[in-house]
Amino acid sequence: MFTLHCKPIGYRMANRSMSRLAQWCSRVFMVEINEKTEPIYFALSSKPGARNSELEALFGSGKLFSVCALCDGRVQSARSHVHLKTALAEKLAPGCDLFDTASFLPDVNNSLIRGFFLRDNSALSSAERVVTQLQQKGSVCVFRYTREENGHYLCSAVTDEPAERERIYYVTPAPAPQHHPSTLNIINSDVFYQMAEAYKVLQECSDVIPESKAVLELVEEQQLESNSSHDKRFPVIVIEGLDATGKTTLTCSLQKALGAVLLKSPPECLAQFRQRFDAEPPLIRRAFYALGNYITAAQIARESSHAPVIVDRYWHSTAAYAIATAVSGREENLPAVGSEIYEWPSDLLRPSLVLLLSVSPEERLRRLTHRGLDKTEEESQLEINHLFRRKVDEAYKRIQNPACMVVDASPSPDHVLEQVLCLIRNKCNL
Ligand SMILES: Nc1ncnc2c1ncn2[C@@H]1O[C@H](COP(=O)(O)OP(=O)(O)OP(=O)(O)O)[C@@H](O)[C@H]1O
Ligand SMILES: Nc1ccn([C@@H]2O[C@H](COP(=O)(O)O)[C@@H](O)[C@H]2O)c(=O)n1
Repeated sequence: MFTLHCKPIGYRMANRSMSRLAQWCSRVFMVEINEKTEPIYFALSSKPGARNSELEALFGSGKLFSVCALCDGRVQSARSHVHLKTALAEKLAPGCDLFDTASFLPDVNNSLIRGFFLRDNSALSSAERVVTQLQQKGSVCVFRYTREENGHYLCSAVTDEPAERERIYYVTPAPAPQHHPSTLNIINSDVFYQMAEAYKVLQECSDVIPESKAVLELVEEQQLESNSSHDKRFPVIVIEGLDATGKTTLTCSLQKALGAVLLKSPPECLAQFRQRFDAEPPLIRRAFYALGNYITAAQIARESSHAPVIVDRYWHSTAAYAIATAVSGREENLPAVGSEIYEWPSDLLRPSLVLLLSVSPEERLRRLTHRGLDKTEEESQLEINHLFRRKVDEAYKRIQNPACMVVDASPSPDHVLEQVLCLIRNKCNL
């Protein structure tokens, strides 16, 4: 389905002299029809396998292709994948279905490679022309699926190389793996556990995203200025929650009530870059937010030497949104409670207390509508995508060391403040 040239992060195909297609035979392929149904899994084999109804439904009609961007570096791969999706969505005629797909080594971290599956039932059979054009630009690898008269499905590479073109494999059903494939690449692609890892991503982007250099300079500056080694530190209280749960309202009130310093992540100094990085694929966007936490951490270290510090969003937000976006489908696909994915980064300053504001989806929507401000794309998704909101909420609650305490934020602002002050006094001796 994809070629050797598409190097997945941390994983390299072992034998480059083998046929390209043959090297995909150790992998399992996943096609995601929609967020609510289970993906369809299949493998490639030199022998025909059993037939099953799911494969029949997927392969049963139209012309079928899978496509993947071909790139060397992870930054280029991530960006090309997004460009490929845009190009396919723009060029494919009505009657073509475009599904997210991926191939992976079952339960092997970092083995996931993403692509797209096309099913063309359009009047003009436009998909073949579109994928061939994209391939001619030199950035895309295409596999074609056909049906034999006896009902077996076959996979072959769409290529100019005759030997490669003639190599054919059977499509056979594969069992669902223990861990959902979309969880395999989270570490250091969606969630970063050390500053150096996020830093490297922005370094790798600096040619294509010049703003990366400015962000890295700010990280350096803040690290130099930070003084995290003082003995006595005032409490550091983080307020977390989905959009419009009342974080801004509460953090401002807490600042006044406690005579505290109010900080946020991402910090003010990154505000000018946010839109730019929000438009980038997850690898780059998440690295940007991860670095934002380290800048905020340096500010916390300085400020907490002389006053309590309140922080509006911090690592819980970065990780929860990243995990919920990376993991496709339902909440059950999230990494299990206790997974290393939910562990706090070893080099990031830990707060004294993390409070997660919680309101019902209806109340949140009422507040959002009442406020009427622009929302980021991700926040708009929260509104329309119930599944995504549930995954963010659940991921927040699974994060460990420190875990968050859930606060019912549906009462009046004064009541919420009262409740939270009470918690802070109990937990932080303030
Ligand atoms: N306890 C509350 N009861 C009713 N309305 C509230 C309460 N707290 C905040 N609001 C209102 O809800 C809206 C969202 O609040 P706020 O801006 O504090 O949320 P937020 O979590 O900071 O959102 P964002 O993450 O988007 O910045 C505002 O209009 C605010 O006045
Ligand atoms: N520490 C943080 C803070 C935010 N994000 C990302 O930003 C979005 C929500 O921020 P708002 O300012 O709109 O409330 C959300 O999409 C998060 O992905 C983050 O990653 N880390």
